[in-house]
Amino acid sequence: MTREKIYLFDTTLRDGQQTPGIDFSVEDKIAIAAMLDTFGLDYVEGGYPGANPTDTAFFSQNRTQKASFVAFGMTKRAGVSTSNDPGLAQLLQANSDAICFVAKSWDYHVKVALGCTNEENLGSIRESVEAAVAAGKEALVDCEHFFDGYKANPQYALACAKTAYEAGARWVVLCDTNGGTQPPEIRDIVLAVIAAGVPGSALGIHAHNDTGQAVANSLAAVEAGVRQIQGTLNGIGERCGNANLVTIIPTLCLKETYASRFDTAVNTDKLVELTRLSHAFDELLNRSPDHQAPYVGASAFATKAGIHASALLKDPRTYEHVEPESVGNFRKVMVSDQGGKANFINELKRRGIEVDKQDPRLDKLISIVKEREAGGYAYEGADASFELLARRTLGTVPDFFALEGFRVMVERRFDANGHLKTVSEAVVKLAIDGTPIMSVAEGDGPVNALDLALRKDLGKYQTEIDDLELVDFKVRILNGGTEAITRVLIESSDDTGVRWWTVGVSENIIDASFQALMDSVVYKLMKNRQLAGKIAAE
Ligand SMILES: CC(=O)SCCNC(=O)CCNC(=O)[C@H](O)C(C)(C)COP(=O)(O)OP(=O)(O)OC[C@H]1O[C@@H](n2cnc3c(N)ncnc32)[C@H](O)[C@@H]1OP(=O)(O)O
Ligand SMILES: CC(=O)C(=O)O
Repeated sequence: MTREKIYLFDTTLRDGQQTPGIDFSVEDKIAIAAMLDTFGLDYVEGGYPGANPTDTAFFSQNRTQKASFVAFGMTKRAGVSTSNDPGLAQLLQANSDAICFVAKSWDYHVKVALGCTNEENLGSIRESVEAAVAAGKEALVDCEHFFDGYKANPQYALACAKTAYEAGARWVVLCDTNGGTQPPEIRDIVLAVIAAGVPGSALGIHAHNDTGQAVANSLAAVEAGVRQIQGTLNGIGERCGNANLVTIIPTLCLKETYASRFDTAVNTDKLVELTRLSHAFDELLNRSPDHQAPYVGASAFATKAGIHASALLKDPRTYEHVEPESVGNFRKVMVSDQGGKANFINELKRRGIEVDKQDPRLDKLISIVKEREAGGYAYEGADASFELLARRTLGTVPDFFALEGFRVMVERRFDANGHLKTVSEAVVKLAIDGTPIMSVAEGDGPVNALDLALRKDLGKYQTEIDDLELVDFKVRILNGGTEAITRVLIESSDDTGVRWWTVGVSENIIDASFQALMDSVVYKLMKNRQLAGKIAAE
């Protein structure tokens, strides 16, 4: 069987820019385009030159990409010639290898949105493509609302696709703009387009995720014959997003049904960078990666069920559909109240803690974890607190300092300027080598005051915690009413870039926070001495 190539077209910088809450700067666009290019995609759509100052500036940059760099914009307006359409002129002049025109292919839209005749719209498509080709650019046409348009008026939708193709478009991209089409409909309509004379080798798919089917629809289109897929990093895009390339690419590379027939520009050597790429993109967007994202999520290869863990440790293939390393992710066997000995032994081993299956301290640790989780703790999200608990149960945590007590006061009072202000003040009493230390601090709130007081004077350890930073603080009320229990999760990091999570649980939010803060500080001191935090990748 001859192998065929599936071309990968990224529209993160264009459709992704239409995501509510996402606004790229020119610098963001430069950084993301470089990430996409390094990963090896065929096409990178940079935006819409002329539509806004960011995109215009981005398209005036010098470029060094290997990927084909694409400018997006609409076909010329009806009633003006190509040489008199300022929007088209900006597209033709933009520093790009290709132009992707968005064209109406649903007659209802032609009438309502464009207000021109069907023939005028076909003329706009034809002349715009011809102008792009004459300017030495590769032309692509995104047939907007193609599937809805086909259902309403198949002849007209097909005429739009054929006009684009016959005018010289390298790719005619069938768009499920409203995202409501289902995989069998996609397959049937793509087959009809091919039967009408546009070959699959010139067809692309652009699917939106409004029914959660964007990836399935893209793959259904490939199955029917299209050879280009448009999508975005982590599936961002208008409304519910676009087809997620971070899911589609490993599926094409690793799943036999596709890998046996198709090649993509991203080969299996490159694929190991996928998890890093996906997380780096989230980092740039300043949002947490989705733990349950297929292939790249932190939970994608995690198991907390004891029965699964036991089999997984005998042979990972028992519960994994691909090897985590193939996409740059890793296996995680978690400890929780769902876990048996296999989970614990594996997790302890990963942390450099050897313990025998028959060791009674292991049984003790398991029963403490299960009992605490029943009381509200969640150790699978608090790796550092789990490690400290394990090491305390095994008796290997030094007594760095002893807590003698703390007090927190919240007061609403007038300040020196006569303004009403709420002030939080905390006092923390510790003992180090028998010497008492008392610290007082004011903070934005009671937990902040407590944190500042705890870390204000740690005696001989003070310089060691200078680079300790609290990155995130999450509070969860576990049951409502007057008997509510609060779980606090704290994420910390230091200059080494390592992050760790600690947990505290109590009826009292201050108490829960203080437990998590104390664990964070002790873990940092352990880590500094290489007594904790040595994680071995599985
Ligand atoms: C399905 C998609 O995702 S398509 C991409 C959508 N993305 C965007 O729209 C983001 C960038 N867009 C913009 O910044 C602006 O819409 C611009 C700069 C392109 C145009 O702005 P304006 O000239 O003020 O027009 P406005 O946005 O109000 O309306 C769109 C116009 O384009 C026309 N138009 C829409 N699609 C097409 C098309 N495929 N071919 C020709 N004309 C079109 C509409 O008829 C409308 O014309 P009108 O102003 O005469 O009614
Ligand atoms: C072009 C495009 O983004 C769409 O039709 O959804």
